[in-house]
Amino acid sequence: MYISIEKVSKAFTLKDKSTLTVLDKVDLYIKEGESICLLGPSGCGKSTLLNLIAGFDTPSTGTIKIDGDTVTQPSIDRIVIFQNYGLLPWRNVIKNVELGLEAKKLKRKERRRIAEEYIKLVGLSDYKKHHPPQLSGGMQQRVALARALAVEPKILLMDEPFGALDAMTRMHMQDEIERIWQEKKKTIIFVTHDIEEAVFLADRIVIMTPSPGRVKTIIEVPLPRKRDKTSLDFLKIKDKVFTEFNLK
Ligand SMILES: Nc1ncnc2c1ncn2[C@@H]1O[C@H](COP(=O)(O)OP(=O)(O)OP(=O)(O)O)[C@@H](O)[C@H]1O
Repeated sequence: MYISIEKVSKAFTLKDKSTLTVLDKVDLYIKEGESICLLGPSGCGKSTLLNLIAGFDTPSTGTIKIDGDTVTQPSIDRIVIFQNYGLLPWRNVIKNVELGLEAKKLKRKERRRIAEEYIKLVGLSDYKKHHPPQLSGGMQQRVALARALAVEPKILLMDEPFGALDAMTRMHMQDEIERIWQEKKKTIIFVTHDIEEAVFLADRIVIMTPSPGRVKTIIEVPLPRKRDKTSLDFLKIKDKVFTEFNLK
């Protein structure tokens, strides 16, 4: 399996020296190129699990392996996109996208060429000289996406990437992710609270429960893409997820 999460538990020691178990023996196996959504109530450990996969932190027990190698630190093969974009306001769009490429030690011209290619992919060629504060939230998220994709990661980890966007922009970004995922075939793991977003984007939806965080169930979404949010099959799966989500 491409990503193997085996019996992963994570506990934090709190200020009063007590222990908070956030993840409890989580098992999850992900195929290369799959789109996986982590869905669950606030505090069930979704971000914690994403951080462990990213290598920002290590499990208390259990292991996470990617392509056979245990994850012990962050890697340029796994890029995380956050809700707050993480752009540098004093750099224009093209310089923000080039940022990730600077670690790759490419020649300036090559860096520029790749950055332009990905800015085009996210539809922002006309804005490449703009600075983040001059752009809407949706556009800033596109810049963050271009920057992440430009380094050609194998895995894209997204922590509620559209959480701060209004409903219309959010829908456009979902379409964008869908289109880019089809074109680039990345392995994507994303966290959301939005059931419709999960059914629209995921091959499989991992429903988690809190206290401590566990995988409750995994729901397959075998619908052809691009998915029609108003189709009966779509609504049936949405309903199934909704029911699972609410059952204790
Ligand atoms: N470094 C830390 N130290 C102590 N507790 C932590 C730490 N990181 C996370 N937690 C706790 O772990 C629990 C799970 O947090 P996490 O952010 O993973 O949940 P989540 O499912 O992503 O929540 P949300 O949907 O609200 O973002 C929370 O109770 C949180 O307070």
